[in-house]
Amino acid sequence: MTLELIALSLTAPGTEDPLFAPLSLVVAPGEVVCVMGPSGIGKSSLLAHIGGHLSRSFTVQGEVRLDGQDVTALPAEKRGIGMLFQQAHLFPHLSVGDNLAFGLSPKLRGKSARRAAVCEALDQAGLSGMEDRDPATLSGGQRTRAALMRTLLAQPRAILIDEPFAALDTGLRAEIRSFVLDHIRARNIPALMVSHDESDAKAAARTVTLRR
Ligand SMILES: Nc1ncnc2c1ncn2[C@@H]1O[C@H](COP(=O)(O)OP(=O)(O)OP(=O)(O)O)[C@@H](O)[C@H]1O
Repeated sequence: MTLELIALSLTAPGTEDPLFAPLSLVVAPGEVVCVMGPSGIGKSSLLAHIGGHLSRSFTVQGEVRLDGQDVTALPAEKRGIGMLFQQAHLFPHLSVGDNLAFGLSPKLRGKSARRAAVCEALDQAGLSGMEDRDPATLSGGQRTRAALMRTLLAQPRAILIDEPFAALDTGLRAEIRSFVLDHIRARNIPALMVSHDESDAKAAARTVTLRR
């Protein structure tokens, strides 16, 4: 799987100039590219556009391709792009296990097969036996690992990461970051990771900096 951006630029509503100079980038399978740049340059808007969630009031130029297919016209749910955000966005009304099951492809049928997939993912995340827990009772690191597993269970074609480690303290941050990046690399998924943190940039394969 390859994620490709071709001369991509975004212009915010009510403004004339694009947020950043046109961006062209090929993210190889299993490669994690860090996206940096000053506040307000458009990093979150870039991820929102790639994921298919950007407000339609933005003006967009250029293409987003997944494995050579232009996905710009596809709705978010048909793109197969996974997201991992700082708030870790586990649904508060679902148990940890049901949160992970939510990520599972509908193609995986049968209650026991789905339960087995969830248990295996919890195991890999070091969360065995926690399927009935309320997400609010997990630590920050546990929540991030659970959110990653939910994202991976959906078998995404690419993953977009927006500051998911920012709330973790330094030691834990490195540990959780390695956990997340190792899983993404092992599955050959291309990923873009927005961060302000130099240690995140060092952990990535390379960094692109958005400029005006
Ligand atoms: N829905 C929207 N409508 C209008 N303008 C928007 C909208 N969303 C973002 N913007 C503007 O687009 C610009 C880029 O915002 P964005 O959040 O993408 O920047 P960023 O690089 O992620 O910033 P930060 O590092 O502070 O998170 C900002 O000027 C912002 O005000």
